[in-house]
Amino acid sequence: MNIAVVGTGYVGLVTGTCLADIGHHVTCIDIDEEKVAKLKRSESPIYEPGLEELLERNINSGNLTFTTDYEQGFKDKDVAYIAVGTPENDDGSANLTFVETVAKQIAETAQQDIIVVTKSTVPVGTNHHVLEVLQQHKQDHVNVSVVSNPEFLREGSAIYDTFNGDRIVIGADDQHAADTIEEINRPFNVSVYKTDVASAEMIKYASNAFLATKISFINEVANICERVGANVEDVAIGMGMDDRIGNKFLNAGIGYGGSCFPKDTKALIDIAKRVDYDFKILNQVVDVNTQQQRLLVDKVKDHFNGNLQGKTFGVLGLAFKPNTDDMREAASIVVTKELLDAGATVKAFDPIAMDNAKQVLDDRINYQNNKEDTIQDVDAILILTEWDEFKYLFNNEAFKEIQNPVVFDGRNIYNAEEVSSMTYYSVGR
Ligand SMILES: NC(=O)C1=CN([C@@H]2O[C@H](COP(=O)(O)OP(=O)(O)OC[C@H]3O[C@@H](n4cnc5c(N)ncnc54)[C@H](O)[C@@H]3O)[C@@H](O)[C@H]2O)C=CC1
Ligand SMILES: O=C(O)[C@H]1O[C@H](OP(=O)(O)OP(=O)(O)OC[C@H]2O[C@@H](n3ccc(=O)[nH]c3=O)[C@H](O)[C@@H]2O)[C@H](O)[C@@H](O)[C@@H]1O
Repeated sequence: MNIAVVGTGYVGLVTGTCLADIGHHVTCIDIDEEKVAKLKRSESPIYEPGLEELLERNINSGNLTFTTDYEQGFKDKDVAYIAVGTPENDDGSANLTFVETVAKQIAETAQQDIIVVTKSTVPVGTNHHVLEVLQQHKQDHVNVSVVSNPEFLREGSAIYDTFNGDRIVIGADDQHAADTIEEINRPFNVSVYKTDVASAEMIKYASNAFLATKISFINEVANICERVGANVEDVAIGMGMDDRIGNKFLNAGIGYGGSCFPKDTKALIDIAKRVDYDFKILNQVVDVNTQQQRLLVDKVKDHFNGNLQGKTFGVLGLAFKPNTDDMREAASIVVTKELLDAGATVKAFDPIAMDNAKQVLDDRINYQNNKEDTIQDVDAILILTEWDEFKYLFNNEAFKEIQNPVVFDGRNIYNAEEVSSMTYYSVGR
């Protein structure tokens, strides 16, 4: 099948590359010339394990091309995927400007019948609106149809998730279009669930909101565990042994970040509000997460009797989670700003996200080249992202030299034996 993918971000690039890898002819289109130039050289503009290798293989085989030119991108394409961003508006609603622009561009460019697939996360009703835009701007001889095909991949394991997903959701009113998208995805060998468009759109938001709820729930349990002398890790294991609860997504810590849970929870609250429904639980999930991102700073302040003036902290991990360079809504944004505003000096290091961190974080941060330099001459170490290389810090020579180390672990990466030689704070234990 000849496929165009619009948007080469975390979703579009992975989708396009994986579709090429299962044998389709894919052209990825982006307005960002710098990104496209890099991609043409088989260089990934994002950090995603395994992606560069897959890019190179499919560019070399001729299955995968990149362009900024819409006409070239849509030439002879049967299907166009929309994978542009749907960021948060000031009122929490999803910003659909990019999706609308792309729909119009597809309509104005396509010279042949085309199925438009929305991969971007969009509120209920958006696919119908996309169809209206397409019909309004398309050439008379062109037939268009729209399919909702929300994406469930996680950053850091995006390629694995594409080939091993739990399900592919296809929402369409047009049976032929739904069958075509199912056929395109068949080589992935992932279960397909077909439904109407509105339900597909809702499945995406409800799934992310449920996962965010699980995290805020275990974080509140963790906060109670601290007060009653229980250990949230044991509690989560015990809970997770019940199949109805499941053992995943019960890691307590300093809250969820990233490009999706924060914005999608707020967008679903907004979707509900528009139909006069107050999504009470989800409002609390968001509030708990805001509180949780500050938790470590409260612990630091308590330890230093409320005075951080003149203190120096070594922050390990800046990305919103390990194995990604994505800084969107990372807890590190909140934590480092609070420390700096309280008069502290902040040294910081992330194995992969340093370049992005410098664009997002406060200029006052003193960036380091490695973990060893970051933990030297500090009053305390803060662990904000559970990168593997921080998991054995206590075995590190630089760490062993520290007199009376104080560690605030926002991701619960150490167990009791490992921390016996330090003053150690974690979440819910
Ligand atoms: N990041 C993730 O892990 C996941 C994201 N999603 C959803 O997928 C969508 C995309 O997310 P990301 O890939 O993270 O976004 P991103 O921000 O990383 O990438 C979006 C890309 O679209 C390009 N773009 C914008 N306007 C364009 C236009 N008119 N024509 C061509 N290209 C254009 C931008 O230059 C950028 O490269 C969002 O709706 C998001 O909620 C869904 C599942 C996972
Ligand atoms: O719509 C999206 O963009 C994607 O959002 C999440 O994926 P992602 O944001 O890449 O990362 P997750 O692994 O879900 O982690 C999100 C945040 O939750 C936190 N988290 C996760 C799990 C957990 O038990 N505890 C916890 O605090 C992580 O540290 C991270 O900050 C979902 O897992 C994907 O299914 C979805 O496609």
